[in-house]
This record gives sequence, C-alpha cells and structure tokens, in this order.
Amino acid sequence: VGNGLPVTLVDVDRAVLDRARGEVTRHLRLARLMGAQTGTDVAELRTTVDLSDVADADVVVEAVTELADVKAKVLAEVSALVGPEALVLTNTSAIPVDELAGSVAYPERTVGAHFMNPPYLIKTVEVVRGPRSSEAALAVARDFLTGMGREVVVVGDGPGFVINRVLQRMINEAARIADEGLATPEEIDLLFTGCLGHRTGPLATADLIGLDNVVDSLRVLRDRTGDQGYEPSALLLAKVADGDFGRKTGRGFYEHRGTK
Ligand SMILES: NC(=O)c1ccc[n+]([C@@H]2O[C@H](COP(=O)([O-])OP(=O)(O)OC[C@H]3O[C@@H](n4cnc5c(N)ncnc54)[C@H](O)[C@@H]3O)[C@@H](O)[C@H]2O)c1
Repeated sequence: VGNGLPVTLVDVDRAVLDRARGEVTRHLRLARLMGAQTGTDVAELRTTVDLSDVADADVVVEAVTELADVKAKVLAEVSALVGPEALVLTNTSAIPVDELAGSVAYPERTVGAHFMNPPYLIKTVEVVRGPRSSEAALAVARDFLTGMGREVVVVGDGPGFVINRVLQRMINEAARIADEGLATPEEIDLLFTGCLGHRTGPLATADLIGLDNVVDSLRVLRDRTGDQGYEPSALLLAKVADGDFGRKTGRGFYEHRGTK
C-alpha cells in the first residue's frame, strides 16, 4: 500500500480486517517518521473475507496462522483461484516451503518470503528457495521485494530456514532460564542488548512476535527435526494457556500498555 501497490487483505475474521485499516495507517506514519518509508504514493487497501477476491492478483502473500494444515488448505484454495503466472509467497516462520508447495497446483511458483517483525521498519527479507521453486519465480520475488525497497537474502529450504532455526531455540532457552529463576526477563534481555549489541533481547523479541506464534513455530521445528531442544518450554506454554501472547494481548514476558 505504502509503496504504491494496491493490496487486497483477506482474513476469516472481520474484526481483524476492521482493525487492519487503522493499523496500516498508523504503521505507515511511524515508518515515515523513522525514515523507513520514503514513498508518498499510497495505493488502495481493500479488505475482504472472500478469498476469491485474490483471483486477479499477480502476487499473493500467504500469512495465516503457523499451522501446516491451515496453510496447506489456504494455499490449495489460492492456487485454484489464481492464474499459472501468479507468484505465491508464503510468510511461514518455520514450515519448509517444499512441504507447503505440495498443496498447490504450481509448486514452481511458490517461494518463501519471511518478513521480519515489525515489517514496516525492517527492510531485510529472508527469501526461501524451495527445491521446486523456479529461477523465474525467484526472479519475480526478488523484483517484487526490491521494488518495495526491501533487501533480499536468499537461503535454502528446511525447518525454520536460517533465522528461526536459531532464533526460536534462543527464545525457548531464554524462557527456560527465566523459568529456572537464573535471571529475570529484563536481565536476560539486557545481556543480549548490552553485551552482544542485539537490538532487542530474545524475550522482548518473543513478545513482539507473539508467544502463540513462537509456540506454534517451536512445534513445527520439533516435529520436523526431532530435536527436543525445540520442545516449547513450560513457561511459554503457561503464558499461552493464560492468553498472555505478548504485545498483541498487552502482556507476555513484559507488560505492554498502549504499545501494541
Ligand atoms: N508474528 C511475527 O513476528 C511473524 C514474523 C514473520 C512471520 N510470521 C508468520 O506469519 C504468519 C502469521 O503470523 P501472525 O503472528 O500474524 O499470526 P496471527 O495468528 O496473529 O494472525 C494470523 C491471521 O490469520 C488469519 N487466518 C487464519 N486462518 C485463515 C484462513 N483460513 N484464511 C484467512 N485468514 C486466516 C487469522 O484470523 C489471523 O488474523 C505465520 O505463519 C507466522 O509464523 C510471523
């Protein structure tokens, strides 16, 4: 939208769509204030609960809940609607692109595009080339993303790709450390920001991502690698069971009032 491209936003939840318009306007303003968005050509944003409204799209970005069966269903529906030339990008955090490409009519047109949160501020995108992604699709993905001022890093396929294979484990371990009482969330994060120069520590990052999404991503990683280091920690599970998902609910490892 902020890059002059018309966008059709689809969700099953009307309330999400009703909130989205205000959120997009707010994020565009913030992006401009922080110098992350320089274009002034704002295109149309359409919101709909009807997936068939994407039938004419040149590019579809799938960003539904991080559950393989939900994504597979949505991607299959999308692929039945759009033309063979349309590029399908999946914003999955951890599910291998080739696994998702198994649900679509044109697996060669499916590419991973893992945007970082908050996407209106972080320019770099982890682009995932599945074994069946074609060179042509990758070139279209690159042009589409760089045309929006994004930096692209293309990586190979596999559970969690690069970022989340490392990051989700780090978050999980940090949550275990907090649970064991070795350090508070503030102290853990301060070590990462103060000693390692990270912009945010792992637990503040987890609150930004959403602890529900962190647990889903850890399960994806655990189930596909067999590595028990990805078994979601008891503290993460308890917070999710309590509905404390982080910024989006106002509480996670930290209290977030008015910072959604
Ligand atoms: N949160 C992050 O920081 C982050 C970063 C990068 C990638 N991702 C990935 O992006 C995706 C979405 O993450 P999120 O944090 O926004 O999750 P979320 O659970 O907050 O939002 C998912 C949205 O998908 C909608 N949805 C569910 N099923 C649907 C369907 N069948 N059709 C249309 N809409 C449907 C839900 O109503 C909800 O609004 C996930 O795959 C996640 O792993 C998230």
